[in-house]
Parts: sequence; C-alpha cells; structure tokens
Amino acid sequence: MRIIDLRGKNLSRAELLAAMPRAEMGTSEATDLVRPILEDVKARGAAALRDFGEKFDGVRPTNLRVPVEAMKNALETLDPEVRAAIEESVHRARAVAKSQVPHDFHTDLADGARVAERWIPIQRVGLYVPGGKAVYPSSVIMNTVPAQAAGVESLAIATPPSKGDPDGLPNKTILATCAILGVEEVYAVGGAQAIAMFAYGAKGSEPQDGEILCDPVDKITGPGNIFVATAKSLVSGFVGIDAVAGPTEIGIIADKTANPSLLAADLIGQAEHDELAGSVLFTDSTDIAEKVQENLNYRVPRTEHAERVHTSLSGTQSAIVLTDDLDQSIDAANAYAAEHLEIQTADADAVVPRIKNAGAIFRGPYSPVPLGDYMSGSNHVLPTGGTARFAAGLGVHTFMKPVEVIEYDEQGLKAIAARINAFAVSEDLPAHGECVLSRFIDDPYDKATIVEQEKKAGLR
Ligand SMILES: NC(=O)c1ccc[n+]([C@@H]2O[C@H](COP(=O)([O-])OP(=O)(O)OC[C@H]3O[C@@H](n4cnc5c(N)ncnc54)[C@H](O)[C@@H]3O)[C@@H](O)[C@H]2O)c1
Ligand SMILES: N[C@H](CO)Cc1c[nH]c[nH+]1
Ligand SMILES: [Zn+2]
Repeated sequence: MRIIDLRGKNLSRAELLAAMPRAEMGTSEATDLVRPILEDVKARGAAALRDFGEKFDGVRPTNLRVPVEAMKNALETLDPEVRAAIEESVHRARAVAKSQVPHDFHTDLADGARVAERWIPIQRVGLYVPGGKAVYPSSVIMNTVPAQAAGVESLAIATPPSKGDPDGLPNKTILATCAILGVEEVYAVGGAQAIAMFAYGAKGSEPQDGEILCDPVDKITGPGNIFVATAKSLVSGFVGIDAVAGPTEIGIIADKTANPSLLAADLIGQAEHDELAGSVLFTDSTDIAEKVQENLNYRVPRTEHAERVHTSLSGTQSAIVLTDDLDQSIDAANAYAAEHLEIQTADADAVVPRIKNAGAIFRGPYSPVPLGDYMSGSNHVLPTGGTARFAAGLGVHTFMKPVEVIEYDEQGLKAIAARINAFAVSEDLPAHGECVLSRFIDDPYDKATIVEQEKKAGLR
C-alpha cells in the first residue's frame, strides 16, 4: 500500500480533504457510460433490460420478473446452516429497526396553536441488491427489514441475473432470502439498467412480462458498484435515493497497541469486494505501518480473491496515512469520512465521540466490519466516497418522511394575525396578509384604516 505521510504538516481543511486517497474512477467518469443505459431503458423498457442483461451479465433472462415459485423452490433447497445465519441476521436487524421507528410528536406554542409532526412511510420503493463479483443475500436483509419496519406499502427488489442459470434467474440464496422476508416482487435486472427501471418504470416486451413490467418507484435504495452508484446519482431528484452507497471502504484508526495481523485482515476483508474498494489505515506508529505491510505481503497472495485484493490495495483509493499523533489521525479520518471506520486504539471509547464523519463506527478489536456486514443488527448499506460528511446509512428513517401538520384554531391565529400581516407586507406579498386578515376584518384592502380595523377586531 502506498504511504501518505502527513507528519509535520499543518494542513488546511481544503488541503487535508485533497490529500485523502480516492479512486481514480469516480462517478463523473462513469456518467458517460451510464447515461446511455438510462436513456435506452427509458425508451425501450423491457427489451433494453434483456439486452443489457445479455451484454453485462452474460445471460438473457427469460423472466425479468422472477416467478414466486422460483423463490419458494430456492428456500426449500437452502442449506440449513445458511438459513440459520440468515434468520439470525433478520432477527437482529428487526430488533434494531423496531427501535428506530420515529414517533409522531407535537408542539403547543399557545392556546389553539399547535404544530404536529407525522412520519409517513414512502409508498413504493425499489431496493437494489448487488450481485456481480460476489452475491449479496445480506443486502436483501439490509434493504428490506427497515423498509418493512417503516410500513412501506409496495417494495420491489432488483438484482442481476445469475450467469450460471439457464433462465437467467438471480442467485438462489438471494431468492431464498426474499422468500424468508416475504418479498414477492423481484426482478432479474442488475446494474444501471435496474436503477433506470425503478426510476422510469418499464413496459413488458414478452408475453410473460405482462403489459407493465415494473411500476416506477418513489425512492431507490441499496448498494452497488460504480455503475449502480452513478445511475442512482443521475436519477436522484427525479426519484429519491438513499445515499451514494458505492464501492466499499474501510478506514482504521490504529495506534501502537493495535494488532497488525488483525489490521491487515480487516483491510483485505473489504478490499475483496471490488477492485475499486478502498482500504485506509490511519496510524501514528511507523512500527505498526511496517508490520501491517509485512502482514499484507503474507496474506494477500494467499487469500481467495488475491488479484482483486491486490488491485484494490494498490489503487489510489487505498493507503497507509502516517500521522504525528492520534489527534492528527482523527482529523484525517474525519476528512476521509469512511463508509466503515474501525477504532483500534488503547482507549477506543475516548476516540468514538471525536468521530464526526463515518458511515458506521466499529469500536475495538471485537467489532470488526464483517460483524456489521452480516449480523450485528446495524445496517451495512452506508455512504461512500466521502459522502459520510453529509449522508447517513440506511435505516427506518430512509423509508419515511416527516410532514408537519399545522393545527391553529381561531384564537391561535387571531393572536398573531397582525404580525403575520406585517411580515407579509415587509416581503411585498400583501395578499398573504390579506388571507389572514380576511378571517377577522371586513375590508383588508382598506389600507387607510387597516390598523384601526385590526384594533377593532382585537388583532392588536
Ligand atoms: N456502500 C455499501 O453500502 C455497499 C454494500 C455492499 C456492497 N457494496 C459494493 O457493491 C458493489 C457490488 O458490485 P458488483 O459488481 O459485485 O455487483 P453490482 O450488482 O453492483 O454490479 C453488477 C452490475 O454492474 C453492471 N456492469 C458491470 N460492468 C459494467 C460496465 N462495464 N458498464 C456498465 N455496467 C456494468 C452490470 O449490469 C452488472 O449487472 C461493490 O463495489 C461493493 O463494494 C457497497
Ligand atoms: N461491506 C459491505 C459494504 O458495507 C457489505 C457486505 C455485504 N456482504 C459482505 N459485506
Ligand atoms: Zn463487506
């Protein structure tokens, strides 16, 4: 891994942000590849979805909409140990989601003057479950459990067709997980084309599709590679999106007390997702930095996805960041804003409250990232590429929106009518004031006597 040496440097905020390791291929470069895919799906619907399946996933799906029977069959043949793991994960995720459900509340400002806040579930959502280099039944859980806890009425899942399947059905463990969670609307569609399908909807092109294949959704959530993340960015505004949950990242703040072998394991663990995944170690210990490099030299050639891991660790998005002290490590980690941030220091509890930017924080040696990936109960769909500076991971809140209900009665409005009118006049929007005054006085257009009228009506 390359070294970024911050020691002895007193960097401004802008310089520190610029010094952080990022992938060479960002969403702006992928935009040129993704935009034509979105346009084609918008124009040709299911026919384009089949073409892209063939082009990018190497298989032309017979049924773009997965038959419910296929999900039932997948569940029946699911390995019992894997089923137990999935059920444990669902159980823990549901427990956390239950506590996350936001509560309605109201504020009484005076007699007859109340503002209430109601949380409303989003009506229809599209959940993306990745499945290119690896397969992600865990992402079925991470997307679906909070959506269900929020009370979403209609949810659909899209995931790439599986190369090995003659009919182009998605991976069987993904389908079995859908069955466990009771999800019945599943599409064998991956990548940017799936995001387009959710955003614009798609008409069928084969008899088995029916006329409308997929209705458009109100919000798209879920992780994916650079193409998926870019497609989500491009359709955002037209539909809602959760966050840019692109190629995985791990940041680790470690001091001299950390175990270099575990640090190396954790850096490799997330690098195995994608050649574009980022693994970054922030340390003030040159000894730890050297030992981690030694451990990587031993582990990388021996790990299953050695080539992918090597590419990821040697890319511009990965680095060991050498710092003067723990304070500088924390500053750098806050500038990097990792999707996952592990704290491997002598006193992790003193560091956690100082973290301002991270998708999720993993405290101490027994909270490694894969715990959160699969079954800590927390969510693994998290913001990447520095977006954790302003975005949060998936949760029940992602699938709900608060709406304020204004509940004033005659007395409550009367008490501030003249003030509202004064404000409206100051903005040169007098008709706003007239709306309010009309409820209490006869002629709000009679400017000459307006104050008098207001006094007479008891507004002053
Ligand atoms: N941030 C998070 O919360 C989070 C969580 C889990 C996984 N991830 C990330 O999700 C990603 C999963 O990636 P994946 O590739 O395994 O699965 P994926 O489903 O995201 O991507 C596969 C799809 O990419 C498309 N594609 C492939 N090559 C293309 C090309 N040249 N042009 C256009 N489209 C192309 C294909 O349509 C294919 O179906 C990884 O980067 C992983 O790190 C992120
Ligand atoms: N680390 C990934 C991004 O948060 C999630 C994941 C799923 N499966 C394994 N890992
Ligand atoms: Zn992972």
